Amino acid sequence: MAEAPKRVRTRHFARAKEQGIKITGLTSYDVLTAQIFDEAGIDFLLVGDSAGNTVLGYDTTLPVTIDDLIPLTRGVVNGVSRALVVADMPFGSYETGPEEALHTAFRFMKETGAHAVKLEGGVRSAKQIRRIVSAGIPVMAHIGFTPQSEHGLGGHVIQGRGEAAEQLLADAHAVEEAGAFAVVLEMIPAEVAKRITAELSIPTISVGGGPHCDGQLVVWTDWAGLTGGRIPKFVKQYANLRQVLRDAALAYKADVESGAYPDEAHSYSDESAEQALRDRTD
Ligand SMILES: Nc1nc(=O)c2c([nH]1)NC[C@@H]1CN(c3ccc(C(=O)N[C@@H](CCC(=O)O)C(=O)O)cc3)CN21
Ligand SMILES: CC(C)C(=O)C(=O)O
Ligand SMILES: [Mg+2]
Repeated sequence: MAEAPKRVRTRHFARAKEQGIKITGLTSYDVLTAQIFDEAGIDFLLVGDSAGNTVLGYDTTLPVTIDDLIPLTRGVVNGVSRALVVADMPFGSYETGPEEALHTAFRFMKETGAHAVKLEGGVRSAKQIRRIVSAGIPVMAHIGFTPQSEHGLGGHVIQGRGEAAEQLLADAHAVEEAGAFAVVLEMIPAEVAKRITAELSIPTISVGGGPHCDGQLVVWTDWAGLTGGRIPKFVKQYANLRQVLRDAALAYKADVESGAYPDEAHSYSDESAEQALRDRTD
């Protein structure tokens, strides 16, 4: 029997940073992609509230609820044997304080089997991070462009340019100090991400944060060419699934309409029924 792969733990993140081995992450929202990315050796899968865009068809992540994400997260957990699964805490599920944050984290840990949670915000979320970590739950932090505050930030704006770099450094230090095991840096200048990566002892995970971070994370539907419409500049295309699936649907429709599908090889037969039918018509 094949030996089960060694699970990625949060310790792996710290070791990877020490050894200069890059950490790889993708989002996932279902068991099928979780299995595929796990088999490919992706270190962690984030069940992002980006599901609001990629699965549910909203324009922003703001309407996404805990109850939307729990079944998706469970599906991803069911698909992995090695990757670490991170549950993204949605807008309105942790901001009022540490107790609300811990309650939400408990729900994800108990109801999904995820291995860690993620929440947005630096200094402003430090108390929440500290409380969740104190209950033994690993927390991935997320600073820079935080999509749940996109209205407050004035849209999809690159963060940490010029003077704002100092605030970003303060946010990075605050989440490390609060006990986060890693921090996502979203849409910030590469130079600033490089400085944060050098100053922190916990690994930095880039989402549009340039090449100097300790790891990278992308929304998988963007990366695989499945997302319709605009995708962020920092995303490189690794596949064109939209075209692959459209071509498959077109070929299927043509075959059904022409009668080419289903043929004998894709149908069932019952010879005794055929015989009975023949007997009756004889
Ligand atoms: N499909 C998807 N991909 C994501 O990366 C993503 C989501 N959804 N939902 C949640 C947040 C929102 N994010 C976004 C959304 C838009 C841009 C964007 O349009 N960026 C522009 C620059 C800003 C502008 O000029 O509008 C870009 O071209 O990079 C970036 C990140 C990242 N996250
Ligand atoms: C873009 C990443 C960091 C995220 O939070 C998500 O996918 O929801
Ligand atoms: Mg998110």
